[in-house]
Amino acid sequence: MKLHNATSARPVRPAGVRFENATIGYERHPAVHHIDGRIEPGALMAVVGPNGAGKSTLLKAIVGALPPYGGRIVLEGIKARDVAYLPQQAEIDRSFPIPVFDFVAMGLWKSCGLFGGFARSRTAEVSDVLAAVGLSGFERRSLDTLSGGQMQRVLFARLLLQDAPLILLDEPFTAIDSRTARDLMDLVLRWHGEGRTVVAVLHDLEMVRQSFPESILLARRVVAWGPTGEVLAPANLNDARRMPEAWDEHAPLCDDHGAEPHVHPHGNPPGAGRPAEHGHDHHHHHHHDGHDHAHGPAAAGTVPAERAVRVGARAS
Ligand SMILES: Nc1ncnc2c1ncn2[C@@H]1O[C@H](COP(=O)(O)OP(=O)(O)OP(=O)(O)O)[C@@H](O)[C@H]1O
Repeated sequence: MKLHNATSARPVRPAGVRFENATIGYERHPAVHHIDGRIEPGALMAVVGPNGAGKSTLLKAIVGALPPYGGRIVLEGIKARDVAYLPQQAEIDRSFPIPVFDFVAMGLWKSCGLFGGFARSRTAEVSDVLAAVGLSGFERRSLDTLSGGQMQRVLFARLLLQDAPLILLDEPFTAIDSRTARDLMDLVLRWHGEGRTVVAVLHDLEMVRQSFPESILLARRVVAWGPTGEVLAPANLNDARRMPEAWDEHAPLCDDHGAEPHVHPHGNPPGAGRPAEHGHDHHHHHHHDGHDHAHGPAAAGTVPAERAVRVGARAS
């Protein structure tokens, strides 16, 4: 795939993300809690874990759409507006009858103002990125007439134009045929080669093993964080799939970042693995056996992850 993106000739700003005991959730119910770790500038990072683990939530928090109500998430070297974000397909309204060209050009609004003074050179750029994703000639097509795979290509074209130093992708290859997935993965690798930081939520562990040097394994908390080979070890995957999947309406509010003492449920530093156990993949749920094995001393016994936040004394 050929890419004529004038902007990529410039060096890319190094963009990192640091999590300091960050807890993220909805209406003060924690979805993922006490995240510590750093995404290094230039990292190609996969975020994996069972359904409901908090992967999308993590990305939304990095973009700033969901401020952590405990701890901090620090963008290193960039501002929130320098982050490009591809939401899950289900969250994108494709029914809007807007021409592909206009939709892709919206990726440029930062540099030219929304709908204001769209220079001829930029018009060529839109055509170039459409060509780069294999959609030459689609400029006038209406967004609502595209297939799912074509829509995903259009979204990648828009990301190309955004020229962002940090790119977040939420399940970019789900419901995409293998050829399109390969083409789009090539773009991801190209971004990585240019020094951009790429973080992608993925369910295909084979693809993660093949192409993503680093991973974060989530199960409402960080199970493991570091080199993919270590993170996806069977013991870690087994640990992650024990996550209680049901959203517990009655889980206590996670307000332990204030005056109350708090525990540090995953007392291991980023990259640390788990003790050996058996396990295969992370795609089976409802395996919660009443024990929350992974937590620190305060969470021992039969305390589910959500509650562990509130019980006991500070563990660290
Ligand atoms: N807007 C919301 N309001 C309340 N709870 C939410 C909201 N969005 C997500 N959640 C809950 O937060 C938890 C984490 O959801 P999230 O979408 O981050 O999971 P995920 O790991 O991306 O899952 P999947 O693989 O199914 O996409 C889930 O229990 C989910 O039900």
